[in-house]
Amino acid sequence: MGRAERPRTKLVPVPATNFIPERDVDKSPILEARHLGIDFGGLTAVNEFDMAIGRTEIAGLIGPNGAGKTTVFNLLTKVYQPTRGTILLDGVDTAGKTTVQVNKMGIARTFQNIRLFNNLSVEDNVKIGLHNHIKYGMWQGIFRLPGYWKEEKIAHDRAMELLSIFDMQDLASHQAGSLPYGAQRRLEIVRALATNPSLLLLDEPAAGMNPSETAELMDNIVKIRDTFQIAVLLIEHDMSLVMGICEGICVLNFGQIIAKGTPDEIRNNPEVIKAYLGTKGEE
Ligand SMILES: Nc1ncnc2c1ncn2[C@@H]1O[C@H](COP(=O)(O)OP(=O)(O)OP(=O)(O)O)[C@@H](O)[C@H]1O
Repeated sequence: MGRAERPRTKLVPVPATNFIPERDVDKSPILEARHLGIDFGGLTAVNEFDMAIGRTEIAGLIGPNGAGKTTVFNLLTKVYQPTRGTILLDGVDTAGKTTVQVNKMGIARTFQNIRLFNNLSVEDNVKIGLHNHIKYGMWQGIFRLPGYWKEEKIAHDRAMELLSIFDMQDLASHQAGSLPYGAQRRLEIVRALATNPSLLLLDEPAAGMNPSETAELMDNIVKIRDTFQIAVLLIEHDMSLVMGICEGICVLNFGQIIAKGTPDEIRNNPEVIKAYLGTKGEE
């Protein structure tokens, strides 16, 4: 379907500006998506997606099931190449880049369905995230030359430091697949952080967590942002988490942005209530 013919969702007036927090306004955004869109055959899954994220912002992407949220993550991380539009990461156009390349450029993500190496230890899962930064060569690795041991020690120390964010150092030698569900979700975040991102994408980080685990997760997301001075964009259906820690929220419905705003603005937006919050409520 051509662009002019595409049925358009009636848009409520949304502020033209994005919601860069006060402390980030004098710096360029870490991410800018402009007119981003993707079609799957005849289906326009995402259209005219515009968003800017401040360098230390915690931003939320919400919307009903099938609204296009995960597709946006897949576009940002180049699982899909966009049909239209531009993505700038720290001002650099990511057109034509691969998932691995955009990860090296600074985007890391977790998945809706946990994707760990279940048979490897917790520590090794984190080290996989670190591998971009390990500098020993193939021969040093094969013959266990001094350079290998030095880099291994650095990787071990860094893995333990990252695990300590979630107080998981004591689990380092456990098999990842044997961890309780909540701990596996936390490990995924640690592994994403190990790639040294400037923007962390979290796809439903609180899914399957009980209220006390979710409350702890909220504290930890804020702690991660404060410690690493990075931006976080999260998809979440748990409104207590979204409204509790997100500074800017973007609402998608049928692939289109229907509102952007602060938690208060989103909570009180009639279009959002009709499309989403009215049915989901303040969970
Ligand atoms: N690879 C694909 N091929 C065809 N259609 C797709 C593909 N990926 C996503 N879609 C479609 O795009 C739309 C948006 O899906 P998406 O998974 O992004 O929604 P979502 O907002 O993340 O939903 P949920 O909250 O249920 O996870 C859906 O209609 C989905 O079926």
